[in-house]
Amino acid sequence: MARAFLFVLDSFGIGGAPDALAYGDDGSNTLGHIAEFCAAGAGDRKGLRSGPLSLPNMSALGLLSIARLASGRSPAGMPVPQRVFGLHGAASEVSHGKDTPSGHWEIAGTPVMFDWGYFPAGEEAFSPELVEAICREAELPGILGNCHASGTEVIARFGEEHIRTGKPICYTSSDSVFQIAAHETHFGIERLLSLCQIVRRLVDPLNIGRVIARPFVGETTATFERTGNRRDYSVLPPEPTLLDRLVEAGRTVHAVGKIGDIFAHQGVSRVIKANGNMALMDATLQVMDEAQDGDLVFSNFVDFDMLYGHRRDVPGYAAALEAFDQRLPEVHRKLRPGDMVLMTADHGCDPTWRGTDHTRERVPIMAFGPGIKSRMVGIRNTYADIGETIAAHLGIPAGPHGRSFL
Ligand SMILES: O=P(O)(O)O[C@H]1O[C@H](CO)[C@@H](O)[C@H]1O
Ligand SMILES: [Mn+2]
Ligand SMILES: [Mn+2]
Repeated sequence: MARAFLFVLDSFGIGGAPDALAYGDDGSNTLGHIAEFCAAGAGDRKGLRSGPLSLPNMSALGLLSIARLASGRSPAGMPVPQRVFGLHGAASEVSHGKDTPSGHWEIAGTPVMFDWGYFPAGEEAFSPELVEAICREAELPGILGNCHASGTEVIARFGEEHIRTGKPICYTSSDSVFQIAAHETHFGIERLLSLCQIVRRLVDPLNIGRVIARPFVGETTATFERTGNRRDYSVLPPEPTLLDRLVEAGRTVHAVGKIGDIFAHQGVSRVIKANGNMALMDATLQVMDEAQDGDLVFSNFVDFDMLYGHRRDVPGYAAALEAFDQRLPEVHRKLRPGDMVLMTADHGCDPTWRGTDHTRERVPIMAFGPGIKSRMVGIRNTYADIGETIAAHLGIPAGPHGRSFL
């Protein structure tokens, strides 16, 4: 029997989404712009990396051809490999949101065809009624922030006042999120998690996708730092996903990183947490030894998005891609007959784009394994084709959305 390994490189878009204009993202291209900046010397950072973007393993898996197919442009400065291995293509998203849950659920065969609730970008993001209810139920003296913000900037701005007053920092983005930053010890991590659960219940009627705890440490603006204890409280996916279907069929779903939280723990047999892409890769490699025939290992590599895409950090994103690419031979060495590794992304987050939000883009599909033939599968109309491909590979019945490309 077969095993499947699904890796989401969070936010690794390749441009070309047909509906990008409607999101204000026409021309955004995470891979394309990183490559362009690196080729022009604008991806250099002393002690970190320099020169053109170098992804030899992903290039050998077809990344450059699918980037050209998806966006009409070849990534600048990246040498074209002599031969391409594995199955490769690109996919457009049909879900309305360019957020992480929409992307992951659609990858797992369940597009999100309703509109999430969003908080307005004006003066106050959260209504006085909602703030009043939160303060009453959680016994808080008030909240700080109450705006659209980048998480690191909002902590720099309000962190010291938060420590002084005990008021949590509440903010949102163009995603359907209510985020709460609070100090791990001054406010307390358990108290932050209970607060998130209260807020989760209060924003349910507003159709908000996630309430997210963003704990941080440090004593001053200059030293504040977010920790790995982030916790997402998501609503349930609208229909059973590939994960539910696998568990129903008696299979084990190993969720590495934030996959468990993203799926609200539905269809997740086992959660393996790790902090940072390299630790997530180490954890994934270990689970590759443990997974049984018929299992799915589903890993999310969050640094691309959280540390570099949202922070609009081109050298950081480039270095993270290069470090990830260097680990792929280790993945390859773990493979057994019948295994398939499939790499993709959930949305874009172009580090050269305006603002700090995600960008609507197509995503890459790169699959390899001992029995996987080299083939171009073109541009798929929905990420759900990825989930259906994994369903077909693992031998469970097809779902209602998407088509396997095997
Ligand atoms: O700026 P930070 O706090 O990283 O927030 C980002 O993380 C959120 C959830 O992934 C996104 O909606 C985006 O706003
Ligand atoms: Mn994401
Ligand atoms: Mn993000």
